[in-house]
Amino acid sequence: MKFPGQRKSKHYFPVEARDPLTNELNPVIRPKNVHITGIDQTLVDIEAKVDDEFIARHGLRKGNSMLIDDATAHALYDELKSAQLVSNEFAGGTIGNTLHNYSTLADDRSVLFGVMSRNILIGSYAYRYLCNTSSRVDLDHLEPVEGPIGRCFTLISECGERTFAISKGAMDKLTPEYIDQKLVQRGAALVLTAYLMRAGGDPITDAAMRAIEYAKAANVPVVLTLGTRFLIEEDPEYWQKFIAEHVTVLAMNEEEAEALTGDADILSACDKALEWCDLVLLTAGASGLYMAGYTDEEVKRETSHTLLPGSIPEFNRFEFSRPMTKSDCDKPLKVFSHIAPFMGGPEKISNTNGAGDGALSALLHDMAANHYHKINLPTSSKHSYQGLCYSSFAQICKYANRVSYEVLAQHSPRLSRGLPEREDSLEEAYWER
Ligand SMILES: Nc1ncnc2c1ncn2[C@@H]1O[C@H](COP(=O)(O)OP(=O)(O)O)[C@@H](O)[C@H]1O
Ligand SMILES: Nc1nc2c(ncn2[C@@H]2O[C@H](COP(=O)(O)O)[C@@H](O)[C@H]2O)c(=O)[nH]1
Repeated sequence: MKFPGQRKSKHYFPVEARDPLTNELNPVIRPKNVHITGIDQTLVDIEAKVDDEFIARHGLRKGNSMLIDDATAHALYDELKSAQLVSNEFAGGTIGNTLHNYSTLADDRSVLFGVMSRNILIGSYAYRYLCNTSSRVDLDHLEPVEGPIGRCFTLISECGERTFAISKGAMDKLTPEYIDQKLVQRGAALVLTAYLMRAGGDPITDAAMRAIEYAKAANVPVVLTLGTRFLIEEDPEYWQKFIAEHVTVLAMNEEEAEALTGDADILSACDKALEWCDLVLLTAGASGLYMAGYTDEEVKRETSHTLLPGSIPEFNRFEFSRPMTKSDCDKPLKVFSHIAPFMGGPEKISNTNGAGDGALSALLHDMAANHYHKINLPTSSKHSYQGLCYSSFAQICKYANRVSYEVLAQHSPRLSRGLPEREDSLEEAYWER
């Protein structure tokens, strides 16, 4: 487990590099490992730049992620190939991307539950998926299926907007029997996407519900990312109830937040969402990102940054606090934090695909680092209260933002490497440019 960001070394991270004086008193420890688990529809992104007429002609809705039938998929693929419009083909899937990026950042294990074609030909999409996934992502628990994995036609309009057309293949065929209870319950978090709930009777929805049941029984945080506003606005009440019943951490962008809460103001949307879950990560494109959550009155910490205006005045006052679940607080206090894009965003944005997933993987890294530290150094003062994360709201915002920047600056939604080793201070990197 790599350290998720720079910190004074008071709490000794990595845990095996402790104070040389007390090392004499304590036996050498072999750190216990941690992992996170996630469920996804295994699919490959087929990326192409198209005009709006193309999107309309194939019956798609700009900005949405829609399921398409085989005939539409054939027509789409043939036209993209014959006009040589396909620019890239990458392993995709919102949770596949998130786990890959988590494992790349943390240099540690994540476990993906999903399906994989039983027979794989070299060069096929299944083959490509496996080749483009970090070796730190444990794929041993994928369920073998007959037929191909999914394809996600990622159509990029001139304005940069992305439209996803999903040809399902066998991506939704994951059965609950393939969810390993021990792995879920020993994990630092279980990560899911709202897309898993639109499988139209295929078993992946039940598999997700089984995993949620296991996670909740063992107090493992359930992390949900919303995917697309179109899915949420079909039935916001369903999602509000779903989140209230099952979700600890909610990740969404500003459009999904509005669809969920009916509130276009980001801070009030976060405030509402905190009635249903414990922690919110909200990415807002060029406006940067927000976090909102709870801390206990007893352990709140005031920021040294400028206090920010908004619909909740001076909303970032306690952003130096560490996130906690509401039920772990004696006197819960709502905390909000915001950060503008790292260095104003890259000079050239190659592709916005996966920028939100990137931010979520940074948050997951921080949560897993907390779990890792806790199981290895339970008596550390860090764990005198139950934190959900290792770092403060402000620090996680900084880290998540930095990771999104890295995704924006490259072509694929999946990081090809971790953050630069020497960049131990995010601020230094910021000012050096
Ligand atoms: N145009 C942009 N300029 C600068 N930073 C951006 C831009 N678009 C996205 N980002 C960064 O990437 C993060 C995630 O992007 P966003 O587009 O909100 O995610 P999503 O893919 O979930 O819609 C933002 O919080 C911000 O840090
Ligand atoms: N599991 C699914 N993933 C999907 C679906 N539609 C799109 N996607 C993936 O989302 C990412 C882009 O994420 P974003 O945070 O930038 O919006 C991309 O790689 C797609 O593969 C879906 O129905 N299911």
